[in-house]
Amino acid sequence: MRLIVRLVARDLRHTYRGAPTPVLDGVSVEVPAGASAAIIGPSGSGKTTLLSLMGGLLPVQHGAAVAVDAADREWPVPAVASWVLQTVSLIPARTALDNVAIGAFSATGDRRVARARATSALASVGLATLAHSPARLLSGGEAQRVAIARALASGRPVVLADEPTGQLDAATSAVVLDALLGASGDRTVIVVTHDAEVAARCDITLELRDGTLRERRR
Ligand SMILES: Nc1ncnc2c1ncn2[C@@H]1O[C@H](COP(=O)(O)OP(=O)(O)OP(=O)(O)O)[C@@H](O)[C@H]1O
Repeated sequence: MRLIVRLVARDLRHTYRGAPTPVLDGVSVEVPAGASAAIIGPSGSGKTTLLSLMGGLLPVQHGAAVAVDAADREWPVPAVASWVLQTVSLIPARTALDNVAIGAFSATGDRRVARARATSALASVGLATLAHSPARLLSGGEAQRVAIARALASGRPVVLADEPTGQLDAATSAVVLDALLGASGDRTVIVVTHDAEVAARCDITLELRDGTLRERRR
């Protein structure tokens, strides 16, 4: 059975070394299993910091961030999450399919399963016809969709994305978002964004301001 998790942050506080005030000052939030949430807020408000704490990229100084399954078992988020970042890193000389299969191979250790999953993930982001193109020939939007397919093919139940449409024009952003949110299904997705259109497509908006979080649900 597929693992589905909700993401829970409890009273996260974070102060960077040498900073006079905390960037996060008691942030608690729960993103339900299968939901999408956008973290928004002014530049420097702590969006990436919050995502990094929730995803285990930064050590938690105070509070906790965990994934919780349907049986209320807690999982470390890095064990269940895959990342999509603004700057996509693909192996340029390898095909789109190979680049996606890497995510699935690291999760399954089985080459055939990895290629099958990669083929279906590429189709789900509308790139079936480019499966055998070398990554170096892809446009920015196509490369970002390959990165999303890689996250989906990993089979992990959480996708954490930091400004995934930051370098794309509006039309390409919409296609990338379709890939990220449309294919999400039973995945729990958190997206850091400056883009109001991206936030409007998510189930929950988490607005950071002055170290605290305000939540809006649709
Ligand atoms: N490693 C670090 N060391 C010290 N200060 C940091 C570090 N990383 C971030 N900061 C500071 O913490 C604050 C929040 O940064 P963060 O990147 O989380 O904000 P953000 O809302 O994602 O910003 P942006 O929208 O500009 O990307 C900023 O003032 C930033 O300068």
